[in-house]
Amino acid sequence: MSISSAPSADDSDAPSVAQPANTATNKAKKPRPKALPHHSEEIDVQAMPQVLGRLTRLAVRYPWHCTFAILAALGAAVFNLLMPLLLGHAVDQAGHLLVNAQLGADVVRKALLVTGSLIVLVCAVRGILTGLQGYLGETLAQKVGYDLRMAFYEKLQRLSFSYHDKIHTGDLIARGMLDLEGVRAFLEFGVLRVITLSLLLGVGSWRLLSIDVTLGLLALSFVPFVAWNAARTGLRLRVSWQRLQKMMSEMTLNMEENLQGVRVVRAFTSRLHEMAKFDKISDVALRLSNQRITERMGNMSAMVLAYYTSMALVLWVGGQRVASGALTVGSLTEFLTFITILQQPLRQIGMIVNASARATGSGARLFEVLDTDPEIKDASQAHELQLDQGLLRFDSVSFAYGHGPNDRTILHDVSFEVKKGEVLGIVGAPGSGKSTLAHLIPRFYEVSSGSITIDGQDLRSLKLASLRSAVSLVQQENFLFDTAVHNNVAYSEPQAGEERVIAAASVAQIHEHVEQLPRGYTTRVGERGVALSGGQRQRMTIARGLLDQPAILVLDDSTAAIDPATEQRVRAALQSSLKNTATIIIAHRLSSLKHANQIIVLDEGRIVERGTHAELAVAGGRYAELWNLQNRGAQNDADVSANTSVSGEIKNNSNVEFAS
Ligand SMILES: Nc1ncnc2c1ncn2[C@@H]1O[C@H](COP(=O)(O)OP(=O)(O)OP(=O)(O)O)[C@@H](O)[C@H]1O
Repeated sequence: MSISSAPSADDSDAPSVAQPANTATNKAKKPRPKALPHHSEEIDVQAMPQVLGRLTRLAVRYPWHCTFAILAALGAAVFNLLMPLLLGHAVDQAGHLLVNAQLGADVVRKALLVTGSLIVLVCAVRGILTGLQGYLGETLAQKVGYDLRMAFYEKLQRLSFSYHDKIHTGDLIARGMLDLEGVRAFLEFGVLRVITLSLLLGVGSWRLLSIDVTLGLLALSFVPFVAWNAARTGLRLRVSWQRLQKMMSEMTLNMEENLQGVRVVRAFTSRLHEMAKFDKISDVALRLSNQRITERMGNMSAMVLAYYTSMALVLWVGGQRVASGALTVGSLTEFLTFITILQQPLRQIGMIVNASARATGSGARLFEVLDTDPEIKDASQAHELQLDQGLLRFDSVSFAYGHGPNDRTILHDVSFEVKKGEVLGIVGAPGSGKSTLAHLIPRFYEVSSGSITIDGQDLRSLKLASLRSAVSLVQQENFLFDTAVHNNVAYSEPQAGEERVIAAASVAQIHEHVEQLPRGYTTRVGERGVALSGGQRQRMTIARGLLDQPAILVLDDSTAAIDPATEQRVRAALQSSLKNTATIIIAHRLSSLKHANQIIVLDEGRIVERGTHAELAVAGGRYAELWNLQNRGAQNDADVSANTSVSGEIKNNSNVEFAS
């Protein structure tokens, strides 16, 4: 269910559950984005009506639920107001009966029993209504929270990579978890408590002032102070909470980094350094927490003092009135009971202010994501891809990641073609734009100028889902989900049968290894595939990319961690199984590209050489230079390891690569 931006059938931008994009992993390589300030230390009072109004409108989408919750809140407040009235009445009644002793013990007992029973009844109804109000308030907040969470998650699936490049992942997670909780808390406590408090205060004040103006004013004298103090403390606690939250985020980040880099930490015996880093943040968090406790306790003491002062004043002045006969004991009891009833919701003003301020910030951050339109989405006239020759064509493509004047152009005037059954090799120094080029094919980013077509159809005119199911991109960073091998390979099509999964795994030369795993294809691969070696992970992601027999397959340096002999077998299997696929292989190891129909050499985003391996190897250019270096390196390695068999996976090609 969507809140602000329902997904239309034609604007999906990222893999959806129903139709996952056929990419091995969608994590683009990018410079680490700066963390956006998650919790600003200012409370945006101006935005409050707009954000809280929008949140309330989300709740109103459940009209019956809202109506019953409000009715329960009103009912609970009314029955709460009856309590002082009844108690006062009971006291007066008892006094009256004591004075008129001739009425007899039975009559006295009966009259008191009736009033007592009424008090019990009112208490019971009040309890039921309060419980109902709590239940309805909480379930309503949960429903809205669910809607927002799903809308937020759905939007995350569709937002373009350019958006993800700009925003820190931790920040997005915090919005989806903490901010959502902030909004939910407001809907649960805020609105209904305001209703209850207004009614209690309005009707109660009128009643007390109508009995005795002076005594009424004395009884209510603690109200402004407590309300002001609660609101002020609520705001202060909000600000200190934001700071604490920031510290918590830093601690989480620190811990996450520490755990992810646990091997580096141990290898460099940096335990003490890491402890000191964590202690520094932890210490600030501790001091902030202590400050908050002091603030809360100070505020509570001041409010209790004000409340008892009011009570003492009412007792003193009221007592004199009772003594002079101007006021009954029952009315005095009514005053005192009302003060007692009012103090609790009044103290909650702090909570309401706090919840409203938190919901304003949290809601604004959530809506900011929900209102963001994905940069890349289906055009209004988008159509399904019609495949014929599977001819992929780059025509004078230039690309920059940003649109500003300072954004560097990464690809310049790149043109090439590759069609089904053919292999195009791409080589170039690190940072020359190879992966960037690969990311343009499934349209993760939009070209800045020029065009990319498949069988003459511009990518921008195609439905994204249809384009992405025709393109398989096996990325450099091989990401695996913490689930069974089968599920990882069949990620693009969860219903795929065992034969198809085995066929893909066999081409990727991982089938034999999977069979040796304790539970075969149902073995879990662990977090990010930790239970596998680098080369096994790579072959697993290749298998995932092959499952659908894609029209276009892009292997972005995805055999770098595989030993040359296994790579040779993968290549041979690919050649025979991908007769209807246009394959693009990005590689640093030039021997991987010997069989390519065409190789292009990229240098700072420009094609500087192109031809077959045989042509380029003797052309005397950069390719030839590198080929000679790699050959020499391989020869040296062979000499050193003569008579020594090198088996298993290797982490890095020992051959020489393009220097940056
Ligand atoms: N998301 C991004 N936002 C901004 N700049 C980026 C992003 N991704 C890559 N770049 C920049 O684009 C340039 C080309 O990067 P790219 O990853 O395409 O190079 P590459 O040739 O694939 O390198 P390698 O061989 O190391 O994988 C680099 O300067 C890089 O910093």
